[in-house]
Parts: sequence; structure tokens; C-alpha cells
Amino acid sequence: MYDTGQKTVSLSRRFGEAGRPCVLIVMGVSGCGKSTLAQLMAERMAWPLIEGDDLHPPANIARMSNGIPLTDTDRTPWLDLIAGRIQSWRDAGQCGIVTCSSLKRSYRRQIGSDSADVCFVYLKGSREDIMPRLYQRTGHFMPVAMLDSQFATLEEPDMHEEVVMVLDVNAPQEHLAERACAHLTQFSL
Ligand SMILES: Nc1ncnc2c1ncn2[C@@H]1O[C@H](COP(=O)(O)OP(=O)(O)OP(=O)(O)O)[C@@H](O)[C@H]1O
Ligand SMILES: O=C(O)[C@H](O)[C@@H](O)[C@H](O)[C@H](O)CO
Repeated sequence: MYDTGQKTVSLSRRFGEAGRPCVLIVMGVSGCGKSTLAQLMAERMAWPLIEGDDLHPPANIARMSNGIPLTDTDRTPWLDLIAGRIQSWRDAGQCGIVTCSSLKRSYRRQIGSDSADVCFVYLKGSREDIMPRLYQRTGHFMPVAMLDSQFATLEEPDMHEEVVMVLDVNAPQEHLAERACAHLTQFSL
């Protein structure tokens, strides 16, 4: 299964209650395909896109580039920036898509998981699924060796409360975008 019908139900529940535009956050470990999916979805939905990585302070990029995993302290100002951008969209009733690894539950709360109009899409995959694509990827600051620290930090989201869709990283990217957008458009977003 590329996504679970169960998440569709939770999506309708959330939008049925909220009835408001939604900010969608594509989450998962480095290399799971967040930017790829988000760019395809932003094009299809004509929604603005924020790449969370663009909001990292230079010191964070330097740490990761040198193979040093970020700490909670490192991520706090970064997540605050992302939360601020999301809040601006929410205040304006603007839909949009954000890529953010959102590895821990506390990070997801910090950027809006408790809000009915902020929804997470989780790109779920194993180390074996993701590692090969990191070796093939070029021109990115993140060393392949950092993938293990990403999984070590990851707190899998609650499939009932935190995410509206769980997508299989092994599905073709166009398929994922098509299915994710279909879920959203059926709720007239
Ligand atoms: N569904 C997919 N199937 C196969 N390869 C994919 C898929 N989605 C993305 N990729 C490839 O995997 C690599 C990582 O994708 P991408 O950069 O979108 O991941 P990411 O989660 O944004 O990574 P990071 O968080 O490190 O920026 C890229 O080379 C991309 O082309
Ligand atoms: O939370 C983190 O450790 C970082 O945000 C990383 O996940 C980067 O954002 C990106 O994924 C690296 O390419």
C-alpha cells in the first residue's frame, strides 16, 4: 500500500471539523523525498512552498555538512522560524506546503500539530529504502552517514493523531503526488 485509507478518514475528520484552509507539512528523515513530493504537490495545487532547509541558520548547515547531528537547541530557532511562517499563512487563511523533517513529537507540536488546520504527511521508509538514493544524490550538503542519526532522532508520528497521510517512500514520486493531491482536493482544498 502506498498510503493508507485510514489516513484519508482522519483527513476528512480534520477538515470536516476545521473547514479552513490547511498548511501541509511534508515530514520524514533526510532523503525520504520531502522536497521532491512537496514541489510536485505545490505545482499541482498552485500552492506556495516553503523548503524548511532554507530556514536553517548557517551554523546548522555547517554542523550537518560536517556530519554533526543537530541538537534540540540547534533546531529550536529553526523550528521557530518555520512556525512563524506557518502562522502567517494561517492568519491569512492561506494554504501552503512546508518541508520539514519534524523528527520529534515536540518539534511537530512546536510548528503546529495541535492546530486543526496544520496537517502532516509522513513519508515513511526504512534505512535500506533511503540509503541508496542518498548515495545517488549529488550537490546536497547532507552526508549519507547522517541518515543513521536521523532515524535515531525520529519519533514515529502517531498514525491517528498527528498525520493525515502516511506515504510509502518506495512509491513513484508522481504516484505519491497524485494520490496526496487527490486526498486534498476531495476535501475541496
Ligand atoms: N518517490 C521516490 N522514489 C525514488 N527516489 C526518490 C523519490 N522521491 C525522491 N527521490 C530521490 O531521493 C533523493 C532525496 O529526495 P529529496 O531531496 O526530495 O528528499 P528530502 O527528504 O527532501 O531530503 P533532505 O531532507 O535531505 O533535503 C533525491 O535524489 C530524489 O531524486
Ligand atoms: O532535523 C534535522 O536534522 C534537519 O532538519 C535535517 O533533517 C535537514 O533538514 C535535512 O533533512 C537534511 O537534508
